[in-house]
Amino acid sequence: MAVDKEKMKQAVRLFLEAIGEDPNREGLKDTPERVARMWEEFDRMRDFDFKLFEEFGNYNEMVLVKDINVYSICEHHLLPFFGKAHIAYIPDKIVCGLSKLVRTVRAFSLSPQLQERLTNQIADFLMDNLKPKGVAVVLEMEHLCMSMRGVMSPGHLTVTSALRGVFLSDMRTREEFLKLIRKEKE
Ligand SMILES: Nc1nc2c(ncn2[C@@H]2O[C@H](COP(=O)(O)OP(=O)(O)OP(=O)(O)O)[C@@H](O)[C@H]2O)c(=O)[nH]1
Ligand SMILES: [Zn+2]
Repeated sequence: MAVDKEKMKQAVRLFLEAIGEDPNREGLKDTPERVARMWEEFDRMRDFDFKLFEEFGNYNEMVLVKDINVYSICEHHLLPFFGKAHIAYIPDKIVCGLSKLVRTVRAFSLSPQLQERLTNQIADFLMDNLKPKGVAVVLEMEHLCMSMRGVMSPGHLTVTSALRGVFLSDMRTREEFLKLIRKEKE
């Protein structure tokens, strides 16, 4: 759904008034417009062409992209949560360009989200579109709603995972994935 720019501008103006700011002051007067444009930018990133390659030389082993930067927005407080995603899949006849894994993360992260839902959505989207033998997604994120407010406890990483197909049914595949994503931290 496209962003209702006028509604967004009114809402941001009201929000600024509600916290006691003057929305007409120099630094804030263009802020409603800027926030609306930002959400339009997010909206555009949700839509991309998930091209598949069918001719790729019969590669049937794990494809893993580690350390994808993720920026999302927690649906409880509308504060960012951010960190890294590690995504692996085992192809079955088709592969995608590696950038598409990063675009998939972006497409689902730029909405009010829960880390658990984001993790599942990425995994399910890749299962549906790549029809692979399996998908594994791990997200390691810091939530600003836990760091700069509320419990005020910065520096934690919340880790979530979504395993599909052979990553669930085959312990060796799962262990290989876990070993590969662990390696970078040693
Ligand atoms: N499961 C889950 N919880 C989250 C996520 N992002 C934030 N939270 C938590 O959601 C909860 C929302 O808490 P509530 O108790 O409804 O609201 P609150 O009183 O503002 O919570 P506090 O943060 O404890 O002050 C908090 O415990 C957050 O840490 C997420 O992605 N997944
Ligand atoms: Zn929150």
